[in-house]
Amino acid sequence: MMAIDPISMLFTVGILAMMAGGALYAMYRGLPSKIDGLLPWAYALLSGGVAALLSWQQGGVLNGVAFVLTAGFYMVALLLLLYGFRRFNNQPSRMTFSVSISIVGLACAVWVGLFANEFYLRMATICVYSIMMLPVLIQAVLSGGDIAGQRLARKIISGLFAGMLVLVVWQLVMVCVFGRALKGFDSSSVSNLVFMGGFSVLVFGLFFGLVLLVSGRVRAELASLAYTDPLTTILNRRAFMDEAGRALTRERREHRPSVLLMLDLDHFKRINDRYGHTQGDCVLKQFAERIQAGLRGGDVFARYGGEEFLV
Ligand SMILES: Nc1nc2c(ncn2[C@@H]2O[C@H](COP(=O)(O)OP(=O)(O)OP(=O)(O)O)[C@@H](O)[C@H]2O)c(=O)[nH]1
Repeated sequence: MMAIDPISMLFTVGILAMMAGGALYAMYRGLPSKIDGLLPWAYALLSGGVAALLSWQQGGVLNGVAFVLTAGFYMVALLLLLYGFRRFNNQPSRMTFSVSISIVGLACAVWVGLFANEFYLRMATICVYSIMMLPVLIQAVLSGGDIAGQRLARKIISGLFAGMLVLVVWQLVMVCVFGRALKGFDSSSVSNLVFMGGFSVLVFGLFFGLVLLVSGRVRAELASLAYTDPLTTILNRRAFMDEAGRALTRERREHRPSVLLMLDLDHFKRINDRYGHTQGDCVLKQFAERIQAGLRGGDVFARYGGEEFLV
């Protein structure tokens, strides 16, 4: 039977994370509306990749300085992921709690790395830190709201973080039970294999989930660009025509007549000529707001073009 070695998995995780980070960076550069959060996520995956490759290069049993560096890159990766979700969700990016536990976590990593030459203590430091950070990440993923087109992605990502939480809790239990007997990522240990395998799935799944999330946002932005009038933010002519088509079909089916109202601002040209186009724009915006405020829920209101509106 072919043996799967956890150390080779570390290599796979590292390369996967670096490639995923590069792909997210390319997406960020290529998107016309640079989506908030995409850049921190790209750096997060690159940072996580560096952490995994560093521990692979050291054979999984890191020396003191390498451990501190690995822990640092790993912590930066989780912080950047969190920061990315806050930005993507348009939430305040204050992260006092997460930054505080990361500073304490890094201080512990420095102490354990430089003064305690024990594998199980290093593993415990990473596990405890992850156990504190992962619920914060899950909360950030789910707090983005139940927006259509993003639900599945949010479920996938939070499910993956929850799975990772289970893995680190399990690993911490192993560390507590076996303690000093643990000397590294032993390839014969099923627990280590599950742990590393879980991380590989997580990196791949996380990338997939983030791409889904971003494409949901891009789709929504494109639809809004295609169907919204940029000045008044009400529907544009194209959106109105689509709506009118649907209303006519409904009308024929239900034998209930619809009413079409065309509104034109008389002598609007004079406003532009006398007060300038900027003031003319304000009049159009005010007009749209006032009409909108007086409409019923099911009414469709759109700018037909220039100073002509349709209800
Ligand atoms: N400020 C501003 N002006 C616009 C915009 N779109 C169209 N206009 C102006 O609206 C004016 C429309 O002119 P007309 O079609 O002659 O309309 P009017 O002056 O209201 O004349 P009547 O409709 O015949 O009463 C033109 O001066 C356009 O430049 C816009 O987005 N902003």
